[in-house]
Amino acid sequence: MYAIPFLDIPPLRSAGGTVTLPGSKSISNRVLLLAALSDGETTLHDLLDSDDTRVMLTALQTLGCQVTRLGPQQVKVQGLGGRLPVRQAQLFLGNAGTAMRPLTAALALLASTHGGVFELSGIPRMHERPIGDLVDALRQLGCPIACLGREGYPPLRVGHGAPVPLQLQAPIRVRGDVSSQFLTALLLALPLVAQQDVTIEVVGELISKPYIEITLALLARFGVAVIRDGWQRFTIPAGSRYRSPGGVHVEGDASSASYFIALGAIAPASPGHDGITIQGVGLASMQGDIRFVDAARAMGADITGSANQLHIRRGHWPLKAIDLDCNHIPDAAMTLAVMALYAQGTTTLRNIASWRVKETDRIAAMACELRKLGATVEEAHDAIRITPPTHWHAARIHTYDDHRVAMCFSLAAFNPAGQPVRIEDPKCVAKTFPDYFETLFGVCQAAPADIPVICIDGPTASGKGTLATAVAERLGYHVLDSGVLYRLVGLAAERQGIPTDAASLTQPAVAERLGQLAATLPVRFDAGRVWLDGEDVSDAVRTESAGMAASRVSALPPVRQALLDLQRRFRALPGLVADGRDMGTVIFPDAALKVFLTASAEQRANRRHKQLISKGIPARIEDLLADLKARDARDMSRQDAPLKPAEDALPLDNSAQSIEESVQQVLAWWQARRPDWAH
Ligand SMILES: Nc1ncnc2c1ncn2[C@@H]1O[C@H](COP(=O)(O)OP(=O)(O)OP(=O)(O)O)[C@@H](O)[C@H]1O
Ligand SMILES: Nc1ccn([C@@H]2O[C@H](COP(=O)(O)O)[C@@H](O)[C@H]2O)c(=O)n1
Repeated sequence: MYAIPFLDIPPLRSAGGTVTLPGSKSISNRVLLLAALSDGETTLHDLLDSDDTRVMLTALQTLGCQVTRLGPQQVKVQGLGGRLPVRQAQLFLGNAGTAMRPLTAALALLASTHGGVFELSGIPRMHERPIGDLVDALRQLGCPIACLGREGYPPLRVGHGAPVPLQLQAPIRVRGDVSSQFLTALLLALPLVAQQDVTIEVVGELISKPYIEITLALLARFGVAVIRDGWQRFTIPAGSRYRSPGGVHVEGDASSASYFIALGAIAPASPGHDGITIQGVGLASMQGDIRFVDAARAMGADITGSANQLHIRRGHWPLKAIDLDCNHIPDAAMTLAVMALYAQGTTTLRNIASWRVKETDRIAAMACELRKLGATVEEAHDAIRITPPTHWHAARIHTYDDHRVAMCFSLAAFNPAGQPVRIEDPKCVAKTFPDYFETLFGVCQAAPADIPVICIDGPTASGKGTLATAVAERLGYHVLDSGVLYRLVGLAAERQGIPTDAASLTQPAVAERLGQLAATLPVRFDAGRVWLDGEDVSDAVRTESAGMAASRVSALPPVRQALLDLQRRFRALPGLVADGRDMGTVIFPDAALKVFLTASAEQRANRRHKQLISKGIPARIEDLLADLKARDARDMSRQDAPLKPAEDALPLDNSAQSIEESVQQVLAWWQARRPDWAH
């Protein structure tokens, strides 16, 4: 996940490959609650691991439910059988509507029947999201509920300690035209008290009906068969009781699929690929957002699929504008708004009033951000009209702590003007799809020249590696420590008995062997460690003797030639910070920013000394000073790719600077070279 203030997505050109989706948020949080309320033990497979499911899991554990994590996407839940071992708890539910609503209903009923008092709260935005219709319905039943802030909004206190009688004879009336989650919450909770038939009557036109279908299907999996009369009356039969089905597999998230369906519809196929394949969700999905497929087809996407898989190719291009009632796909419809940027004509998305009370006011948010890209947007209280830009702008997309805003606007990076897109607060995708951007970059291609590279060259111990790592971390970029590759060649030579002393290296045969060795280096970089032929050599390559050997072998043209392509392959989305001696002069001559980092030899020897001593490696400053001067001299005087500043490099002497000061300087230079995001 990109836990950084912003993520710059370079212009994207094509896409192709397979993505496996994380589990559905709606299904995950429903089955977690159902498993907790059931008799027996349930193993949940392919569960979504995200902010929203984490708050649900934590809440269930706080309530005394035993949850065992079997893997990142697999948990075993020991059902409570409709009883609560804990009678008093404070639950923090973040911004997870799928946790807040059903837990409110379930705890209100359990506190009323068994006694207890529970407080449910969330982040400030959760306290702006209405829950009054559910509170009213539960109060009709006799449940004590207090709104602790504004009436009709969380935080809430349910129960007041002692049991209270529930009035279950009359139908329970609940509004269905603001959020279907209120009806879902009642449907999930009422089987806990169904000693008699319990009926719910929906007031007003029920929105988002597909989500109710998910709820009913999952209730059936857990042994409760609700009797439905159209979309107005739902009866939970007397004697209903949750029973664990043993195991449940969670489908991939159909709303998350929408970004990759749109990607397949927008992006030309990458060479060697035939569109995008999505695994984990297919045409037989129980999730309503699977009907996004119909909407995307209407816009021109070529989509085929099976029960558990979808395949998308670019079909009609440009996309076709549509006029669509999106009531049945409220979440995925946001993706249509971004697809509309690539359509011929004006797209209208109607019946989306529920957008106003989601993670943010999504109609206002989408309108504002689409306009930044150059689109013409008209807003109504329950609709949005989008006309594509005639001139695209590089835009800084504000994401409103709304995962869907962040995800759908990433697709704007395919704009024909080749403008980059900045996504602010990219970590907000953690709500449903923590690895969204990594997954996106895994199937997208950019022109190599469009993938930004920052080069940091300079003499040994000037702080290149430290600076490169810190800058890359702030920008979410990859890092190439090119010195490690030469160190690995020296180490591999030693392991294979190839001499690397100065005299041997003058022999053409030795130089050739070392070149071959470099070309076939069995190296693997994994989670910050370096592996050579299956051995973790992360510490061995950092010794001073490995540095000296590297300096000697790096002067050989066959070695340098052999490592050329390997280094260039590090240029990957979303960008790269490369440190070494010839990054700016030879490897990435087109880099957008080149820095030549220096510090006095004494200062560098001092830093290296401190570095070694702190690792418990004995060293003498005089020896280090002599070694680094020898290394500098050799690196600067060799014929092939000598150490020198590129003509367009910016000099940075950090002798008197702290690490953070150098980082800030480089970031400032970088920002100055970025587009004007002001639109
Ligand atoms: N601006 C700075 N001020 C103080 N210490 C620094 C500064 N920059 C780096 N250092 C320290 O200097 C030491 C050497 O830095 P680093 O390993 O990044 O250098 P390098 O140029 O990558 O070296 P090499 O080329 O040998 O790999 C580290 O301990 C690092 O923390
Ligand atoms: N681009 C590069 C990087 C390094 N070298 C040589 O490798 C030696 C070790 O590098 P470190 O940065 O890890 O210290 C270095 O002294 C150079 O001789 C290189 O030639 N080109």
